[in-house]
Amino acid sequence: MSKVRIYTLAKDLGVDNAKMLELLDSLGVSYKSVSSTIEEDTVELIKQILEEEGQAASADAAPAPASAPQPAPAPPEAQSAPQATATATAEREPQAPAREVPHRAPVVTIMGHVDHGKTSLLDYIRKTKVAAKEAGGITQHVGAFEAKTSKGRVVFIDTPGHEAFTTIRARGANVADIAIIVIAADDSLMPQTREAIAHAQAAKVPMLVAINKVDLPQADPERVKTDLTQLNLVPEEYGGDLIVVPVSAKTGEGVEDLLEYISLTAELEDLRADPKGDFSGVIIESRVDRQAGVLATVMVQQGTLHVGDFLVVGENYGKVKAMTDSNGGRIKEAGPSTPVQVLGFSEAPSSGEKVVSAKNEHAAREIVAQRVEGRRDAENARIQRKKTLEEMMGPLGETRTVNLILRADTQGSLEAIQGILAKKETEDVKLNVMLAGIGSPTEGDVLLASTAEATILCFNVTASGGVKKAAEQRDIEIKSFRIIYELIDEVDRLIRGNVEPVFEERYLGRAEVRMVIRHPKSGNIAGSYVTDGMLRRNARAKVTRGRQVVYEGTIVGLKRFKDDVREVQTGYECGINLDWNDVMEGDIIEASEMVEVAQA
Ligand SMILES: Nc1nc2c(ncn2[C@@H]2O[C@H](COP(=O)(O)OP(=O)(O)OP(=O)(O)O)[C@@H](O)[C@H]2O)c(=O)[nH]1
Repeated sequence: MSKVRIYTLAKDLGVDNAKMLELLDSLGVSYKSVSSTIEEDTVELIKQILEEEGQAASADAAPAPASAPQPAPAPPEAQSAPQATATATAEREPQAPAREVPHRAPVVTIMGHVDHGKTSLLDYIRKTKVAAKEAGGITQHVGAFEAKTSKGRVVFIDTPGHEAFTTIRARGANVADIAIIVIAADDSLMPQTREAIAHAQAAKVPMLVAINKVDLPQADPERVKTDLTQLNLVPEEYGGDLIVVPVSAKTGEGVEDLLEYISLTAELEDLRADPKGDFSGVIIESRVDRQAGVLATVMVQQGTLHVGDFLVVGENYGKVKAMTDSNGGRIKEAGPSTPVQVLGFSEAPSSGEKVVSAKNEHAAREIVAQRVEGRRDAENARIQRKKTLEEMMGPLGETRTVNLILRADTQGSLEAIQGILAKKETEDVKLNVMLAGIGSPTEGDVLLASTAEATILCFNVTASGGVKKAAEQRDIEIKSFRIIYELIDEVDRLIRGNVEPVFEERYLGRAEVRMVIRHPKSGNIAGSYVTDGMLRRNARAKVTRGRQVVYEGTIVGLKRFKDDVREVQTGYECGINLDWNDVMEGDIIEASEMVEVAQA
């Protein structure tokens, strides 16, 4: 035994985590969270102290054999989150425990690369762990199911595994408390594995790795662990904090261990929800049934959902006419961490949307009206907040992280870009490439970017209309480049931060007014001849008469004969509409435009 995880030791010695942290504090041992590992010497010291105190349940502190059901540790009291990285020292201070709020079951999402065995693993758990009443019954697809373990319920979200469902997966990670990343032992890390990891990290959910297919002769779990280490995810066997469980969805090997670790992680997360509180939930999926109408799977997160409740999703509302649990049984109410299929929405809500309840129809309508009204305000406020934050972050001189999502046409160009970016980091600015993928950006990328405030940079690929729209809605920038160095210039701009852009006026061209045409609708049109450069619609216009500037405005319309045109070059005649009626023959119209110039 070289190093032992704090909570594993606590469990072996039969003391609670808070007590263990107290002991470590008294010994002056530093740690980030109960997931951190401690040295063997420290373990011995702790055992001695406990023996002296007569508290140790066992003097033997072997590393946790997770497969055998352990006595449940005392409920976590004032402990922190299990993610070492997310836990600050201050959070370890004893807090008033919310004892009155009961624990709830963890919601787990399984993610990973295509064919690495997500469905098989879920199927194995479903078959062996779901209550017997389902057997023989109609298995309804509700996108989630509940498993019974020795430690209680665990809810699994059954998210589709294909690239096209990245959106659902991304939202799945937000619904979930724990993410299981499935990696095939014969294949190791693949693009979608990295993507799944990026999503879990962005959603800040604790992550467990299941190395699947260990039954295969070509399985190489050690390679998977080494590859993970290269992503800065260090398995606990290598002295890190990442829990890695070898499993086989085929033989069932290790699945019990995995469930055990899920329960343990959930305990450390101290997940609680009040069944008596106000109801809130999330849409897992929805579909339209020809006969029944809209069927939506709702994950109850807080409070209790009842048949007859009014629900509001986005800017729509509905009344719960009937509810079915994940076993297909009719139910009248559902408490926290319960996935239920709800009948009663008039329009199919989108996966990941939030659901709240209203007292009655009037109240539901009121909420919808407020949302519609408040949408614009909220958007403005969000933009303002973002600006303020950036203003604060800029001049402070602290380390700032620029989150990026990279998309390129080939692996070669991705590597080239990443190679250049690696050299761009400074003490003040860290470049965090959250995801580097081949092919066009997806809606999943947009979601990831909006969770992590990232910019999406594309090289030789462009976003589809749908993805562009999603990006616009979430105020996410997708920038496409055909030249690597232009992309790098953009990164330079991002590194410099939110300095107000500097614009410069650039001269475009000039025209002489040769006749004025009265137009009943558009006002006077200046029939002109372009003597220099070119004129462009929407450009700035300055009109001079002799030496005097008589007007400054915009070229609102530009015509060649009867046709509207964007530009007119030197040597051509055109009709210019300035939305100004005092233009005269002999006037000179000078056009210019404002261009953003790079900062020094
Ligand atoms: N030998 C072996 N084969 C497995 C195991 N788990 C899954 N497989 C096989 O691997 C293939 C892919 O498994 P799936 O469960 O469909 O993989 P998935 O990740 O859900 O795939 P997608 O839904 O397409 O993303 C199937 O042929 C499974 O039978 C395992 O533990 N051992």
